[in-house]
Amino acid sequence: MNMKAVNSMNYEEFIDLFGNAVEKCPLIAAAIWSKRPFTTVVDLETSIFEFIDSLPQTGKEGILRCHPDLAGRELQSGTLTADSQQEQGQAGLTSLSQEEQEKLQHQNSRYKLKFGFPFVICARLNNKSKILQELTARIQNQPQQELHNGIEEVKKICHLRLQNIHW
Ligand SMILES: NC(=O)NC1=NC(=O)NC1=O
Repeated sequence: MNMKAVNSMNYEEFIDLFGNAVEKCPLIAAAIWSKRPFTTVVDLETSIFEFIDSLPQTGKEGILRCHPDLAGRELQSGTLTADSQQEQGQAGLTSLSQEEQEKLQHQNSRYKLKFGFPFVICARLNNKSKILQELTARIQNQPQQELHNGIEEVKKICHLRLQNIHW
């Protein structure tokens, strides 16, 4: 990534490029623009992670709530962001059997009912069976544990999205 070019961006250009590094949370890119100049993309990523970690619990829950369900209504209606579409597609979530679809939707609903935010996992590092396995296991956790797990998965998603941005 050409950090000289990134550091010379105005905030509109910066948000255009990094606004979806965390799914549907352009506020984060808008906020960390103030931290420029960044020496490397890892430095930029660290600023994003520090911003996330500094949020109160409600802020972290809010980030999770901005994530579309895996194989959920956005995928069915074709309204996923390009990033999510690619991630969910490569995990095999666009080619589920009727039974797999129903199982995932049922577990997702149970998870959301229990925690008040969606199950979030880095789809690029998983496949459909691992995702269902993780969802079934993690639904047993306590809320604080799942808030932590979800945010850690958001960071993995963000890391891979930043690696994919060629600038
Ligand atoms: N609920 C989710 O985990 N959503 C997602 N994970 C990804 O890696 N991409 C998504 O859209």
